[in-house]
Amino acid sequence: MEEKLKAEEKKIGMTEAWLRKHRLLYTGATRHPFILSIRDGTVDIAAFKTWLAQDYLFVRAFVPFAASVLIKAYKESDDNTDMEVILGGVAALKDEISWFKNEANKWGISLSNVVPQKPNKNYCGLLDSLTRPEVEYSVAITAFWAIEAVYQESFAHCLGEGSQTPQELKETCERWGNEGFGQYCQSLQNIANLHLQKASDDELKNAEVALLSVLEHEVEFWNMSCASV
Ligand SMILES: Cc1ncc(CO)c(N)n1
Repeated sequence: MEEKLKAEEKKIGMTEAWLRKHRLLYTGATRHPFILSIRDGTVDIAAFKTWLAQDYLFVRAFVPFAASVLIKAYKESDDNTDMEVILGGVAALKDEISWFKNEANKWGISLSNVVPQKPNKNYCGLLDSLTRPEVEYSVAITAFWAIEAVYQESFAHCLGEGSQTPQELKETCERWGNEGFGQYCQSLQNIANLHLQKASDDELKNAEVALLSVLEHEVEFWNMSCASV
């Protein structure tokens, strides 16, 4: 595939080549007005609460998808560090779910009554479709990396220099914006690149489509959080 050659010429991974190609969409997902409003301190707390409650449901749906990637890593990767990186991610989700419950409690949100909104349902539908055994490992790991990377880039931006993120939201931003999570995302990206290097043209096409779908759903997810206000 032509793009693969281009990526090789520039000595960059396939994922980086795609992010460059789809820069506007990637920026849309990682510099969304909702994120910018957290960073500049003007965030509407009602929007934040909507995001929190909806994301709790999303993370629950993310668990079986993550487990499916773990299964694929075990079966399809000859490098067993792949599986360990993903296992770390899966294990961290237990703590993440507890964190959501605790955080919701702090904000006076009852999670048992939360109903998934349309964009959330759509995104969980994408996760479900990517969980199927027929989905190649390279495609699933690309989506997995992209989902984590969008949150990492978004929330790290809220903590960067000159940010005016309200104190009560800093812990949330730290959750995905911290250095360790950044390294974890880098590991996922490396794994994705290695497998994309060996992928067929068909697989590459599917992986690029999966990446685009993730980015589009991320934008819709942020839009949903803002629209509720
Ligand atoms: C919508 C969404 N995307 C990505 C993540 C990162 O896990 C999340 N928690 N929620």
